[in-house]
Amino acid sequence: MNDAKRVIVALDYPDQLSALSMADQLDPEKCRVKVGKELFTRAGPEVVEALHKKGFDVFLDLKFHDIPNTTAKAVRAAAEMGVWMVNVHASGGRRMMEAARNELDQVNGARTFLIAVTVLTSMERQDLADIGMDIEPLEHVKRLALLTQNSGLDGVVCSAQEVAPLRQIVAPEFQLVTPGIRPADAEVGDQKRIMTPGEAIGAGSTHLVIGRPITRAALPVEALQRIENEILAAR
Ligand SMILES: O=C(O)c1cc(=O)[nH]c(=O)n1[C@@H]1O[C@H](COP(=O)(O)O)[C@@H](O)[C@H]1O
Repeated sequence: MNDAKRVIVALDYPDQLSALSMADQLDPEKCRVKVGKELFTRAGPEVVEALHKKGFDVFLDLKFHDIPNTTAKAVRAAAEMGVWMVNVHASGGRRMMEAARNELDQVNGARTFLIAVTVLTSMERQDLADIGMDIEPLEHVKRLALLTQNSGLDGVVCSAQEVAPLRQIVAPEFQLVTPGIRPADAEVGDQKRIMTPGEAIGAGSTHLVIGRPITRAALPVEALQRIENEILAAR
């Protein structure tokens, strides 16, 4: 994997101004950015457009999970905005993912990556049991990753802990995008299935999604630089 931009900074802010002032401290040649539910619900497509104008690749993380037609049309809207990556929940099932794939393929000139969330990195075995699933997260992640690949998508979101076992069963070009990244000295917060940046790269993660360890750091740019150094050392 020779993509130099392995870090995707999660711009989880309550308003466009805060997100853009963080983005202004970042170099679009060195990292990508993610717009998620909080920021998009408040700021809408305008913030995506502003980030594109600044030269950033944008991962629009709205985790669509709905009936096939609704999800497909939402994915089309994202692709027409020109985002670099968009995601759905794999648990929406094969027909939902295939409909999204087909719709995306009809968007003229769209080069948007379409990936699916497997098991949220904030969940552990007990959380799956609570929703009626008596299964280890890893086993469910494997099942959903294969379903995602067979539905024609470009990759999955999973924890870096699952990357090594997944690499043995998916195609080499299948993207494994991993949130739940925590440098050794960072606060864990609500994440459960975590790994350090160096471990995640060593395991074969395609991209690392990192929010609070950068955005809540006293010196975000320095925090990102330390993470980039750790990644370089692990490659
Ligand atoms: O799809 C995602 O990006 C995602 C999936 C997942 O399983 N876990 C997860 O944390 N995320 C997102 O990744 C980011 C992680 O942020 P931090 O925990 O602050 O590093 C958040 O914006 C989450 O919405």
